[in-house]
Amino acid sequence: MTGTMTSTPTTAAGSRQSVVSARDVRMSYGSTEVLQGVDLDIHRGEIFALLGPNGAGKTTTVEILEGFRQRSAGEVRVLGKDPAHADDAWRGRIGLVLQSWRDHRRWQVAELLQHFATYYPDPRDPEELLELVGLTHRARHRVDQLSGGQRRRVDVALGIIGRPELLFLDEPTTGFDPEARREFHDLVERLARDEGVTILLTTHDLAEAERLADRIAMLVNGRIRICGTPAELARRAAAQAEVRWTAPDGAPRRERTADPSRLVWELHRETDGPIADLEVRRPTLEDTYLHMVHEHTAGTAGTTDARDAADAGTADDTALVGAGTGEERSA
Ligand SMILES: Nc1ncnc2c1ncn2[C@@H]1O[C@H](COP(=O)(O)OP(=O)(O)OP(=O)(O)O)[C@@H](O)[C@H]1O
Repeated sequence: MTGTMTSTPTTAAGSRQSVVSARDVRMSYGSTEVLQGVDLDIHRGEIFALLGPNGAGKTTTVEILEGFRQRSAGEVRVLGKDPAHADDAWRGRIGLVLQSWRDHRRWQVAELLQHFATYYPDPRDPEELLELVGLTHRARHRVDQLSGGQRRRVDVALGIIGRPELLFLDEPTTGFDPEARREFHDLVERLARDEGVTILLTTHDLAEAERLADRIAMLVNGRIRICGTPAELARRAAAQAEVRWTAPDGAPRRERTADPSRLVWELHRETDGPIADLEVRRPTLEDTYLHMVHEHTAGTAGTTDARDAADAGTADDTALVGAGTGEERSA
């Protein structure tokens, strides 16, 4: 998703509007500090993906932002209010698609949407919504007669029925087949691009994050370790590019290098002709993710902060660490 950054509404001062702002957020369950100082800034119209391994603290973070969980410490503003003290009017401005908390099995799909529409001042038309999430042909079915993926579409429909300004999507495409996933991604992009909805997505699907997100933050062991555009994060990987080719004697060869163009140039000179089966594989988002997880779960957990993580990389990398605004990150 690249188009939204340029079309993001701006304030009179010209800076991007902050929809979510979190500073040094901490959360303890008993004596265990699950969040150890989370900083986040998400702007209007942005699709922001929060990645991290199981138990990293993603759901805890999102629940604090949604106002469902009281933080132990730190500052949070979501749509201009502290979620811990937010009212119904504020709740009407956010939409939730949670991991699976809805239990509307006995409702007919269309009736369920009509019922939920009454909760909001300016709801979407339920029939248009059914069309939007691809459930028109299931409108008269009961929710417990739907497949898992179709039920998830109902969750999505309920999440956006109130025309939220901010939409939380917690692993939204779990159980979707590839076509449904593609349709859902198109829908999310339209919501952000055409309606300026700000979207916070948690997912374990790196391809989904890469496809959808304007920016991605990686939460590992209770802290944001890195934040940036998918391309920036891929470049941040400690992994080097891998060059593969077939040698003149027919043997497959591979070599890792920080300078693949130089290696290819040298190969070309050596072979004095075309290099057979030449492939250059750049570091991917997955490389960065696995590197981050490994770095912060292999004995250094809880002792290395985001700034240290930056210091471990190049000077350029420093600008990517911390989930603050671009302005702050490059400051
Ligand atoms: N209510 C709770 N009481 C005690 N510990 C909890 C509670 N909720 C979560 N935890 C612990 O906090 C840590 C972070 O959990 P959280 O659900 O936020 O992680 P997550 O990143 O969303 O994981 P997943 O990817 O598996 O959904 C885990 O170690 C979990 O066991």
